[in-house]
Amino acid sequence: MTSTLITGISELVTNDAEQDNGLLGIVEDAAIVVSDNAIEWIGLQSEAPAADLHRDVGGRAVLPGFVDSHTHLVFAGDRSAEFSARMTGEPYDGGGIAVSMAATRGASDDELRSLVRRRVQEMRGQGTTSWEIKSGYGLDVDTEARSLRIAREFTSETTFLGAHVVPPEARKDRAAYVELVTGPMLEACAPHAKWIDVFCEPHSQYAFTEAESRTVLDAGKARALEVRVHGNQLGHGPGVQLAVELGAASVDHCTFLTDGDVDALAASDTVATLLPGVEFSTRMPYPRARDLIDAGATVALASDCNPGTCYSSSIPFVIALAVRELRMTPAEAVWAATAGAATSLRRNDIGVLTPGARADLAVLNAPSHLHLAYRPGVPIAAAVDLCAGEELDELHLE
Ligand SMILES: N=CN[C@@H](CCC(=O)O)C(=O)O
Ligand SMILES: [Zn+2]
Repeated sequence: MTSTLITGISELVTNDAEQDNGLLGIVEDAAIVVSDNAIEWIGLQSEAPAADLHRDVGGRAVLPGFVDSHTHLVFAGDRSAEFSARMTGEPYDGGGIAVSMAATRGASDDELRSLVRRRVQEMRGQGTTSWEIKSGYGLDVDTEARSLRIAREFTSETTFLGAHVVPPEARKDRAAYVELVTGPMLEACAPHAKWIDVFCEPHSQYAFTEAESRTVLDAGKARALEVRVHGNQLGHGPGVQLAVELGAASVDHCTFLTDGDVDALAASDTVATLLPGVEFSTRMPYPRARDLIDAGATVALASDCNPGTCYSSSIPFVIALAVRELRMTPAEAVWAATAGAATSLRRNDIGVLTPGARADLAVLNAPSHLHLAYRPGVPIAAAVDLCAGEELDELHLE
């Protein structure tokens, strides 16, 4: 097996508590040895062992590749006009999901596949190496199942979101739609999914009530799917408490939290996944990240890349928002977009750079992680497969 020694790392973010060097477990002037796509050795460059191959990153920072634990990449169509209307005051209510649904139902497998491929390439170009992908723009048995089959070609972290909204043709009989989701749709989708999710939101007439959400999530659990929840996005609601009660790995959005919600998250293993690109693109208030962190909750950051509330796949942008608007420190934001997001997917082989972990690397065109928030809008991060000979300059890194 060929081993590769990587040197010239001005700052290595390991997220390794054992490094005893702050939240990010930073090693300066570091080197790593990678073999068979796993980290074999980490330490000071001056102490690096020999290896078969050698790459030098020229004084750049290296981080665990970003883990984007919340995306909706399988969709067709365009909703830029909806975004534009929102910027002049139209509120977001989830109604536009039906527009994406119609376009997605009308797209062929190959069209959807190439849309997802393009979005995945876009994410890698900004430093993301792992991603979750949800269904949720099919909302019929066939399109939900093929959305998940296509998503599976790109990730093992696939999420069945048949309960995204009630589609227009089912609005006269919501109960029948919940039966479809928990019956034939779940049957067709479960083989292609690790997770089940629901848009639990009493403030949208299109989304699901607490009782409906519970029915959907219980059915998913009975099919051995693990639980995640879209909760508390548009107003205070039951999503967070339901997620905690059902032992969800993550409750995502958390835009409107009561003190009781913060306490419940802090006392649980449910990760609070914050998606500040959504607040940016919907003109909503930013979530209470400081209160969550100070209370001891585990916080993750993700993009929520989707055509309605945030058509951005950029984790560096999310990190900059988290620092500027959520008042997270740069270290907290980087941790949340790597180790925190990995925790929300119940994974310990990604989001960290420790011996045995996957060698998924993000390289910055900068000497430290601080530049992610310091240089917003600048393409300074990329996922680089150094062992496969990928060049830094091909990925817009000088
Ligand atoms: N809120 C629910 N679902 C997506 C948005 C879907 C859409 O509007 O297309 C979200 O996570 O924000
Ligand atoms: Zn979402």
